[in-house]
Amino acid sequence: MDHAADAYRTDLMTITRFVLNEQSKYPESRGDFSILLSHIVLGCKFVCSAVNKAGLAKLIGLAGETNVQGEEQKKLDVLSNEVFVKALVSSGRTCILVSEEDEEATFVEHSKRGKYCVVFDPLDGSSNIDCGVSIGTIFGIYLVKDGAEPTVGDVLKPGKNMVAAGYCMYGSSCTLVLSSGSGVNGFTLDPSLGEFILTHPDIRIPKKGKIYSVNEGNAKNWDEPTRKYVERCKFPQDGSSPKSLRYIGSMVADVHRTLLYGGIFMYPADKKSPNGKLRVLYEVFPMSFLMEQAGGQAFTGNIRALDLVPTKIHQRSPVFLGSYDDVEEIKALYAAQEGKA
Ligand SMILES: O=P(O)(O)OC[C@H]1O[C@](O)(COP(=O)(O)O)[C@@H](O)[C@@H]1O
Repeated sequence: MDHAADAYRTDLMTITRFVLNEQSKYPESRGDFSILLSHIVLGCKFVCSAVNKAGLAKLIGLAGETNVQGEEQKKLDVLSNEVFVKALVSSGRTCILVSEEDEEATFVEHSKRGKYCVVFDPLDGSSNIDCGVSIGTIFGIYLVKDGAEPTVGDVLKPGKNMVAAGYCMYGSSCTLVLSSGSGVNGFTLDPSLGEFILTHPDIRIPKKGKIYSVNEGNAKNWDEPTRKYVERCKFPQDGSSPKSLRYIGSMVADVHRTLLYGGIFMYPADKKSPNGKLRVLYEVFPMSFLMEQAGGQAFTGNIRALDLVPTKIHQRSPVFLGSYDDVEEIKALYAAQEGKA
Protein backbone atom coordinates (compact mmCIF):
# COMPACT_ATOMS: atom_id res chain seq x y z
CA MET A 1 0.00 0.00 0.00
CA ASP A 2 1.56 3.36 -1.08
CA HIS A 3 0.76 5.41 2.03
CA ALA A 4 2.13 8.63 0.46
CA ALA A 5 -0.37 8.36 -2.41
CA ASP A 6 -3.05 7.31 0.09
CA ALA A 7 -2.56 10.64 1.90
CA TYR A 8 -3.73 12.40 -1.22
CA ARG A 9 -7.12 10.71 -1.57
CA THR A 10 -8.13 12.75 -4.59
CA ASP A 11 -10.73 10.03 -5.38
CA LEU A 12 -12.77 11.07 -2.34
CA MET A 13 -16.46 11.75 -3.07
CA THR A 14 -16.89 15.36 -2.02
CA ILE A 15 -20.37 16.88 -1.85
CA THR A 16 -19.52 19.04 -4.85
CA ARG A 17 -18.62 16.00 -6.97
CA PHE A 18 -21.66 14.14 -5.67
CA VAL A 19 -24.08 16.94 -6.56
CA LEU A 20 -22.49 17.50 -9.96
CA ASN A 21 -22.97 13.78 -10.68
CA GLU A 22 -26.58 14.05 -9.52
CA GLN A 23 -27.00 17.19 -11.57
CA SER A 24 -25.92 15.44 -14.75
CA LYS A 25 -29.17 13.45 -14.44
CA TYR A 26 -31.13 16.73 -14.93
CA PRO A 27 -29.46 18.56 -17.86
CA GLU A 28 -32.47 20.94 -18.05
CA SER A 29 -31.53 22.57 -14.74
CA ARG A 30 -28.35 23.90 -16.33
CA GLY A 31 -26.32 23.41 -13.13
CA ASP A 32 -28.48 25.89 -11.20
CA PHE A 33 -29.14 23.39 -8.40
CA SER A 34 -25.48 22.60 -7.78
CA ILE A 35 -24.64 26.31 -7.80
CA LEU A 36 -27.39 26.95 -5.24
CA LEU A 37 -26.23 24.03 -3.12
CA SER A 38 -22.60 25.11 -3.21
CA HIS A 39 -23.71 28.41 -1.65
CA ILE A 40 -25.70 26.59 1.04
CA VAL A 41 -22.63 24.42 1.75
CA LEU A 42 -20.49 27.57 2.05
CA GLY A 43 -22.99 29.00 4.53
CA CYS A 44 -22.80 25.80 6.59
CA LYS A 45 -18.99 25.99 6.69
CA PHE A 46 -19.15 29.61 7.90
CA VAL A 47 -21.67 28.82 10.61
CA CYS A 48 -19.78 25.68 11.63
CA SER A 49 -16.63 27.72 12.20
CA ALA A 50 -18.57 30.41 14.11
CA VAL A 51 -20.24 27.80 16.33
CA ASN A 52 -16.90 26.09 17.02
CA LYS A 53 -15.27 29.31 18.18
CA ALA A 54 -18.40 30.89 19.74
CA GLY A 55 -17.00 30.88 23.27
CA LEU A 56 -13.71 32.42 22.12
CA ALA A 57 -15.25 34.97 19.76
CA LYS A 58 -17.83 36.28 22.26
CA LEU A 59 -20.63 34.88 20.12
CA ILE A 60 -22.33 33.35 23.14
CA GLY A 61 -25.45 34.96 24.60
CA LEU A 62 -28.34 37.14 23.48
CA ALA A 63 -28.31 39.53 20.54
CA GLY A 64 -30.79 41.81 22.35
CA GLU A 65 -33.51 41.39 19.71
CA THR A 66 -36.68 39.26 19.50
CA ASN A 67 -37.77 37.31 16.41
CA VAL A 68 -41.24 36.86 14.90
CA GLN A 69 -41.81 33.83 17.15
CA GLY A 70 -41.38 36.08 20.20
CA GLU A 71 -38.10 34.27 20.99
CA GLU A 72 -35.08 36.22 22.24
CA GLN A 73 -32.54 35.91 19.43
CA LYS A 74 -29.07 34.56 20.24
CA LYS A 75 -26.04 36.29 18.69
CA LEU A 76 -25.43 33.13 16.64
CA ASP A 77 -29.06 33.13 15.44
CA VAL A 78 -28.58 36.61 13.96
CA LEU A 79 -25.13 35.80 12.53
CA SER A 80 -26.30 32.52 10.93
CA ASN A 81 -29.30 34.25 9.39
CA GLU A 82 -27.11 36.95 7.84
CA VAL A 83 -24.67 34.33 6.54
CA PHE A 84 -27.39 32.30 4.80
CA VAL A 85 -29.34 35.25 3.41
CA LYS A 86 -26.10 36.62 1.89
CA ALA A 87 -25.04 33.19 0.56
CA LEU A 88 -28.46 32.47 -0.97
CA VAL A 89 -28.86 35.90 -2.60
CA SER A 90 -25.30 35.86 -3.95
CA SER A 91 -25.96 32.45 -5.56
CA GLY A 92 -28.12 34.27 -8.12
CA ARG A 93 -30.38 31.17 -8.06
CA THR A 94 -33.05 32.21 -5.55
CA CYS A 95 -36.16 34.38 -5.72
CA ILE A 96 -37.87 33.91 -2.32
CA LEU A 97 -36.26 33.24 1.06
CA VAL A 98 -38.21 32.29 4.20
CA SER A 99 -36.17 32.29 7.41
CA GLU A 100 -37.25 31.46 10.95
CA GLU A 101 -35.53 34.71 11.99
CA ASP A 102 -37.35 37.04 9.51
CA GLU A 103 -41.01 37.98 9.94
CA GLU A 104 -41.66 38.40 6.24
CA ALA A 105 -40.46 36.42 3.22
CA THR A 106 -37.50 38.03 1.43
CA PHE A 107 -38.02 38.66 -2.30
CA VAL A 108 -34.65 38.74 -4.08
CA GLU A 109 -34.19 41.77 -6.33
CA HIS A 110 -34.77 41.10 -10.05
CA SER A 111 -31.13 41.39 -11.16
CA LYS A 112 -30.03 38.67 -8.74
CA ARG A 113 -33.07 36.43 -9.07
CA GLY A 114 -33.21 32.73 -9.89
CA LYS A 115 -35.94 30.06 -9.83
CA TYR A 116 -35.52 28.49 -6.39
CA CYS A 117 -37.30 29.32 -3.12
CA VAL A 118 -35.37 28.40 0.00
CA VAL A 119 -37.05 27.99 3.39
CA PHE A 120 -34.62 27.64 6.28
CA ASP A 121 -33.97 27.64 10.00
CA PRO A 122 -30.47 29.18 10.09
CA LEU A 123 -29.71 27.83 13.57
CA ASP A 124 -32.00 25.25 15.09
CA GLY A 125 -31.80 24.26 18.74
CA SER A 126 -31.45 27.72 20.24
CA SER A 127 -31.83 26.42 23.79
CA ASN A 128 -28.61 24.45 23.32
CA ILE A 129 -26.47 27.11 21.63
CA ASP A 130 -24.77 28.51 24.74
CA CYS A 131 -23.97 25.13 26.32
CA GLY A 132 -22.22 23.71 23.26
CA VAL A 133 -24.70 20.89 22.66
CA SER A 134 -25.31 19.90 19.01
CA ILE A 135 -27.35 22.39 16.98
CA GLY A 136 -27.91 22.76 13.26
CA THR A 137 -29.24 24.42 10.13
CA ILE A 138 -32.34 23.08 8.33
CA PHE A 139 -33.34 23.93 4.74
CA GLY A 140 -35.92 23.05 2.10
CA ILE A 141 -35.97 24.01 -1.59
CA TYR A 142 -38.96 24.68 -3.85
CA LEU A 143 -38.88 25.44 -7.57
CA VAL A 144 -40.88 28.30 -9.08
CA LYS A 145 -42.40 27.75 -12.49
CA ASP A 146 -40.10 29.23 -15.19
CA GLY A 147 -40.82 32.90 -15.95
CA ALA A 148 -43.55 33.15 -13.31
CA GLU A 149 -43.45 36.20 -10.98
CA PRO A 150 -42.67 34.61 -7.60
CA THR A 151 -45.23 35.08 -4.83
CA VAL A 152 -45.37 33.82 -1.26
CA GLY A 153 -47.90 31.31 -2.65
CA ASP A 154 -44.89 29.52 -4.20
CA VAL A 155 -43.75 28.41 -0.75
CA LEU A 156 -47.22 27.87 0.78
CA LYS A 157 -47.25 24.54 -1.00
CA PRO A 158 -47.33 20.96 0.33
CA GLY A 159 -43.95 19.67 1.48
CA LYS A 160 -44.12 16.94 -1.17
CA ASN A 161 -43.59 19.75 -3.74
CA MET A 162 -40.07 20.38 -2.44
CA VAL A 163 -37.26 19.43 -4.86
CA ALA A 164 -34.66 19.01 -2.12
CA ALA A 165 -34.12 19.27 1.63
CA GLY A 166 -31.33 18.89 4.14
CA TYR A 167 -29.75 19.83 7.41
CA CYS A 168 -26.26 20.49 8.70
CA MET A 169 -25.50 19.40 12.26
CA TYR A 170 -22.80 21.25 14.20
CA GLY A 171 -21.82 18.61 16.73
CA SER A 172 -18.77 16.48 17.55
CA SER A 173 -18.33 16.54 13.80
CA CYS A 174 -20.06 18.72 11.22
CA THR A 175 -22.44 16.55 9.19
CA LEU A 176 -24.56 17.63 6.22
CA VAL A 177 -27.45 15.35 5.26
CA LEU A 178 -29.13 15.96 1.92
CA SER A 179 -31.83 14.60 -0.40
CA SER A 180 -32.79 15.85 -3.83
CA GLY A 181 -35.55 13.31 -4.19
CA SER A 182 -33.55 10.16 -4.92
CA GLY A 183 -32.41 8.90 -1.53
CA VAL A 184 -30.57 10.47 1.41
CA ASN A 185 -26.80 10.93 1.74
CA GLY A 186 -24.62 12.21 4.59
CA PHE A 187 -21.37 14.13 4.28
CA THR A 188 -18.85 14.92 7.04
CA LEU A 189 -16.74 18.08 6.97
CA ASP A 190 -13.02 17.31 6.87
CA PRO A 191 -11.64 20.47 8.50
CA SER A 192 -8.16 19.80 7.07
CA LEU A 193 -9.58 19.90 3.53
CA GLY A 194 -12.53 22.22 4.20
CA GLU A 195 -14.53 19.72 2.19
CA PHE A 196 -17.67 17.74 2.97
CA ILE A 197 -16.85 14.08 2.22
CA LEU A 198 -19.47 11.38 1.54
CA THR A 199 -19.44 9.27 4.73
CA HIS A 200 -23.04 8.06 4.96
CA PRO A 201 -24.12 6.93 1.45
CA ASP A 202 -27.78 6.01 0.88
CA ILE A 203 -29.04 6.31 4.46
CA ARG A 204 -31.94 3.93 5.20
CA ILE A 205 -33.73 4.26 8.55
CA PRO A 206 -34.39 0.93 10.33
CA LYS A 207 -38.02 -0.19 9.88
CA LYS A 208 -38.53 -0.24 13.67
CA GLY A 209 -36.43 1.37 16.40
CA LYS A 210 -35.60 1.05 20.11
CA ILE A 211 -35.64 4.79 20.89
CA TYR A 212 -38.40 7.33 21.46
CA SER A 213 -37.63 11.06 21.59
CA VAL A 214 -40.05 13.61 23.07
CA ASN A 215 -40.07 16.35 25.70
CA GLU A 216 -41.87 14.45 28.49
CA GLY A 217 -42.03 17.68 30.44
CA ASN A 218 -45.18 18.42 28.41
CA ALA A 219 -46.81 15.04 29.26
CA LYS A 220 -49.58 16.43 31.45
CA ASN A 221 -50.90 18.45 28.51
CA TRP A 222 -50.77 15.65 25.92
CA ASP A 223 -53.77 14.15 24.14
CA GLU A 224 -54.82 10.53 24.62
CA PRO A 225 -53.05 8.92 21.61
CA THR A 226 -49.71 10.55 22.50
CA ARG A 227 -50.06 9.58 26.17
CA LYS A 228 -50.95 6.00 25.23
CA TYR A 229 -48.08 5.71 22.73
CA VAL A 230 -45.43 6.94 25.20
CA GLU A 231 -46.90 4.62 27.84
CA ARG A 232 -46.43 1.70 25.42
CA CYS A 233 -42.83 2.76 24.72
CA LYS A 234 -42.15 2.46 28.47
CA PHE A 235 -44.40 -0.51 29.25
CA PRO A 236 -44.74 -2.56 26.03
CA GLN A 237 -47.76 -4.87 26.04
CA ASP A 238 -46.32 -7.27 23.43
CA GLY A 239 -43.49 -8.61 25.61
CA SER A 240 -40.87 -6.60 23.72
CA SER A 241 -38.29 -4.54 25.66
CA PRO A 242 -39.12 -0.95 26.63
CA LYS A 243 -37.76 1.70 24.28
CA SER A 244 -35.00 4.03 25.54
CA LEU A 245 -35.73 7.76 25.87
CA ARG A 246 -33.30 10.12 24.14
CA TYR A 247 -34.08 13.87 23.89
CA ILE A 248 -31.43 16.48 23.09
CA GLY A 249 -33.84 19.34 22.52
CA SER A 250 -32.28 20.26 19.15
CA MET A 251 -34.50 18.91 16.36
CA VAL A 252 -31.51 18.48 14.01
CA ALA A 253 -29.63 16.34 16.53
CA ASP A 254 -32.68 14.31 17.60
CA VAL A 255 -33.70 13.69 13.97
CA HIS A 256 -30.12 12.84 12.92
CA ARG A 257 -29.92 10.14 15.62
CA THR A 258 -33.39 8.87 14.66
CA LEU A 259 -32.40 8.66 10.97
CA LEU A 260 -29.28 6.59 11.75
CA TYR A 261 -30.50 4.46 14.68
CA GLY A 262 -34.24 4.29 14.02
CA GLY A 263 -37.08 4.98 16.41
CA ILE A 264 -39.42 7.96 16.61
CA PHE A 265 -39.09 11.72 17.21
CA MET A 266 -42.22 13.55 18.29
CA TYR A 267 -43.29 17.09 19.01
CA PRO A 268 -47.01 16.55 19.58
CA ALA A 269 -49.73 19.11 20.07
CA ASP A 270 -50.77 19.72 23.66
CA LYS A 271 -53.17 21.90 25.60
CA LYS A 272 -50.48 24.61 25.87
CA SER A 273 -49.42 24.42 22.19
CA PRO A 274 -52.45 23.14 20.24
CA ASN A 275 -50.42 23.26 17.00
CA GLY A 276 -47.26 21.87 18.56
CA LYS A 277 -44.08 23.97 18.50
CA LEU A 278 -42.21 23.16 15.31
CA ARG A 279 -42.62 25.27 12.17
CA VAL A 280 -44.04 23.58 9.07
CA LEU A 281 -41.96 25.15 6.27
CA TYR A 282 -38.42 25.04 7.66
CA GLU A 283 -38.56 22.32 10.34
CA VAL A 284 -41.39 19.82 9.76
CA PHE A 285 -41.28 19.69 5.93
CA PRO A 286 -37.49 19.29 5.36
CA MET A 287 -37.20 16.61 8.09
CA SER A 288 -40.30 14.78 6.82
CA PHE A 289 -38.93 14.87 3.24
CA LEU A 290 -35.66 13.30 4.42
CA MET A 291 -37.47 10.73 6.57
CA GLU A 292 -39.63 9.52 3.68
CA GLN A 293 -36.63 9.45 1.33
CA ALA A 294 -34.85 7.21 3.88
CA GLY A 295 -37.79 4.78 4.10
CA GLY A 296 -39.43 6.23 7.22
CA GLN A 297 -42.53 8.34 7.51
CA ALA A 298 -43.87 11.59 9.06
CA PHE A 299 -47.36 12.19 10.45
CA THR A 300 -49.04 15.27 11.96
CA GLY A 301 -51.48 13.41 14.20
CA ASN A 302 -54.00 13.80 11.42
CA ILE A 303 -52.40 13.47 7.95
CA ARG A 304 -49.09 12.65 6.18
CA ALA A 305 -46.93 15.65 7.11
CA LEU A 306 -45.83 16.30 3.49
CA ASP A 307 -49.50 16.63 2.40
CA LEU A 308 -50.00 19.63 4.67
CA VAL A 309 -50.78 22.89 2.80
CA PRO A 310 -49.50 25.75 4.97
CA THR A 311 -51.39 29.08 4.96
CA LYS A 312 -48.76 31.13 6.83
CA ILE A 313 -44.95 31.05 6.48
CA HIS A 314 -44.34 30.59 10.23
CA GLN A 315 -47.20 28.12 10.74
CA ARG A 316 -46.62 25.36 13.34
CA SER A 317 -47.70 21.72 13.25
CA PRO A 318 -47.45 18.67 15.50
CA VAL A 319 -45.14 16.03 14.06
CA PHE A 320 -44.34 12.35 14.61
CA LEU A 321 -41.51 11.12 12.39
CA GLY A 322 -39.11 8.21 12.19
CA SER A 323 -39.14 4.45 11.57
CA TYR A 324 -42.06 3.28 9.42
CA ASP A 325 -43.48 0.76 11.92
CA ASP A 326 -43.14 3.10 14.92
CA VAL A 327 -45.05 5.91 13.19
CA GLU A 328 -47.65 3.35 12.00
CA GLU A 329 -48.31 2.56 15.67
CA ILE A 330 -49.10 6.16 16.61
CA LYS A 331 -51.19 6.59 13.44
CA ALA A 332 -53.30 3.61 14.60
CA LEU A 333 -53.86 5.24 18.00
CA TYR A 334 -55.05 8.48 16.38
CA ALA A 335 -57.26 6.52 13.95
CA ALA A 336 -58.73 4.61 16.93
CA GLN A 337 -59.43 7.91 18.65
CA GLU A 338 -61.30 9.06 15.55
CA GLY A 339 -63.17 5.77 15.67
CA LYS A 340 -61.85 4.86 12.25
CA ALA A 341 -60.23 1.60 13.52
O1 LIG B 1 -37.53 22.86 24.51
P1 LIG B 1 -38.61 22.13 23.79
O2 LIG B 1 -39.99 22.70 24.04
O3 LIG B 1 -38.56 20.67 24.01
O4 LIG B 1 -38.36 22.40 22.23
C1 LIG B 1 -37.22 21.87 21.59
C2 LIG B 1 -37.46 22.03 20.14
O5 LIG B 1 -37.47 23.43 19.83
C3 LIG B 1 -36.44 23.74 18.92
O6 LIG B 1 -35.33 24.19 19.60
C4 LIG B 1 -37.03 24.83 18.01
O7 LIG B 1 -36.17 25.32 17.21
P2 LIG B 1 -35.42 26.76 17.35
O8 LIG B 1 -34.41 26.55 18.38
O9 LIG B 1 -34.87 26.95 16.01
O10 LIG B 1 -36.44 27.79 17.71
C5 LIG B 1 -36.12 22.43 18.20
O11 LIG B 1 -34.83 22.35 17.74
C6 LIG B 1 -36.35 21.40 19.30
O12 LIG B 1 -36.73 20.15 18.80
